[in-house]
Amino acid sequence: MTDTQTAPEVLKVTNVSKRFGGLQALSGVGITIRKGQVFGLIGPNGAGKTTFFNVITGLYTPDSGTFELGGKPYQPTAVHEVAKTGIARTFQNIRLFGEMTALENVMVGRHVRTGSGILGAILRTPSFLREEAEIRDRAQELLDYVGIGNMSQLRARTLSYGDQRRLEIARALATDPHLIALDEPAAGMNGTEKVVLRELIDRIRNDGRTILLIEHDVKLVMGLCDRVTVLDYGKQIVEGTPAEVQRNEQVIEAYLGAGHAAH
Ligand SMILES: Nc1ncnc2c1ncn2[C@@H]1O[C@H](COP(=O)(O)OP(=O)(O)OP(=O)(O)O)[C@@H](O)[C@H]1O
Repeated sequence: MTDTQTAPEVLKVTNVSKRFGGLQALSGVGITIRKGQVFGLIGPNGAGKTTFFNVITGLYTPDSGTFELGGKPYQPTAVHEVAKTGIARTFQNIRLFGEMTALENVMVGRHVRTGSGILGAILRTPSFLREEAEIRDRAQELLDYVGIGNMSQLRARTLSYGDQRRLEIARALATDPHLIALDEPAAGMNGTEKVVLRELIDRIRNDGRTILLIEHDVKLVMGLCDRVTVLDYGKQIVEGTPAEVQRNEQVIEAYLGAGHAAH
């Protein structure tokens, strides 16, 4: 693992708070993710990880927080705006278009980056048709890249769970994101699928992308991440390298202490 702590900042989030009624789901959380890092966000159930993801990707409006992507401020006010800004994500509960083919699902992701617009699509202008062919080729390349190229014509809902997760990653990559945020990509995968997933995430990083990862599988997180931050009851209790985090007393307490269902 190379030292990435001096690489340029990709995402800088400061002082994010979010309350749901009487529940303080996030209190003053901040992270800085640098180019080429796999940055892990871990914590027990209900710690606030998904809420944090939802805030930075525009699904939830935070009560406070400042946000910078590639050194430029952004306001995560709407999901499609955030996607355009350059953050792509996958979901804990897979969100694919089940009746569309794998290829079409990835093509939808790619449309975020294209210019012909609706009028071009209706009139089927030469530039639209050219663009459509490019999108199709690129989508197929991405399916090959995540290892499901031979499934391009299958309906998304017919793919295995592991393959649907890989399809979600392909769709996220199709937007050419500065940051790809993966919400529990290994959930529901068996051991063999996890090994393949780990190789895929490693490859995505080695190809110059930056990754934010929520994951319950501690072994996967510790093996993959350059840095890890730990949330507990909406507060950040520690951040550091996997080795630093693993020996931190508060982390051990949060995962093993009374009242927590660690997994
Ligand atoms: N839309 C919402 N309305 C009300 N409460 C919510 C909402 N979303 C999350 N919460 C609450 O906020 C807290 C943090 O939840 P969150 O899903 O972010 O945790 P998590 O760390 O992702 O947990 P898990 O590991 O179980 O996915 C929980 O107590 C949860 O019940």
